[in-house]
Amino acid sequence: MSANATLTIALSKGRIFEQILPLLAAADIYPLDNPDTSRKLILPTNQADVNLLIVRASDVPTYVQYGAADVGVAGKDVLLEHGGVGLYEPLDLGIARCRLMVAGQPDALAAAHIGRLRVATKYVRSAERYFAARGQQVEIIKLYGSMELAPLVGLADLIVDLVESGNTLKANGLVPLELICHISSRVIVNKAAWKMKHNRVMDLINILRQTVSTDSFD
Ligand SMILES: Nc1ncnc2c1ncn2[C@@H]1O[C@H](COP(=O)(O)OP(=O)(O)OP(=O)(O)O)[C@@H](O)[C@H]1O
Ligand SMILES: O=P(O)(O)OC[C@H]1O[C@H](OP(=O)(O)OP(=O)(O)O)[C@H](O)[C@@H]1O
Repeated sequence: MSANATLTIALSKGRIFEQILPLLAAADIYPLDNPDTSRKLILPTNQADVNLLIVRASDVPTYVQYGAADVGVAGKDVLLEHGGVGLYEPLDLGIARCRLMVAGQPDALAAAHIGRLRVATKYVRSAERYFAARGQQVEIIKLYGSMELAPLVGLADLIVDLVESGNTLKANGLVPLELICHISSRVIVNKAAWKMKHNRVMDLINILRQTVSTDSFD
């Protein structure tokens, strides 16, 4: 847990940072630096006792689990991979919405009976769980990005990746095949901070909750 006087919030830059800004503004929190132009990784805010940590999206739960940040915002995809140890997940912000899907070339599933399928993905745990639940034996190949390339060069038959507009799949001649789950970003809280900084954390969560529920009626 970060020092008692401060509230430290871990975020990733890019879409989560952009989409959380108006929600933080509703809680009267304004970063004093822009992570796109600043090299700073600890961003001060207009509130002297609130800091933002800028970390990789997939590292947000780790910072919160170990108490380096009290609170974080992370995609459900990332939380499913992390497993949620040491964290509470009290609020779905409904931002950075997309779907975790199985995708491949249009005929990929027709080849399924021929042998054990190879599946390339960054989302190893979710993919393993999905195929195991269907009783399908697959070989999972861990990648860190550009999953769409794998079926094009014979590295894998299928991919498990995030899909929003479908444009990335389409640009690479791939199609969405099966939905694994819907994804959105969640507020996560370190378990010790939940107890020790309960009022501060709850004040923030209550404002965020109110703001996202109001937004959804716009
Ligand atoms: N195309 C998309 N549309 C909407 N939401 C998305 C999309 N891609 C990812 N997301 C969501 O936004 C989160 C952050 O995505 P972002 O692209 O910033 O990080 P990343 O590149 O996936 O992670 P890392 O930097 O750790 O590899 C993801 O975890 C997911 O929940
Ligand atoms: O269906 P679409 O609207 O095309 O979005 C899907 C793409 O978005 C994500 O990548 P992102 O844009 O985050 O790039 P990154 O993986 O390099 O971060 C995801 O990994 C897909 O490649």
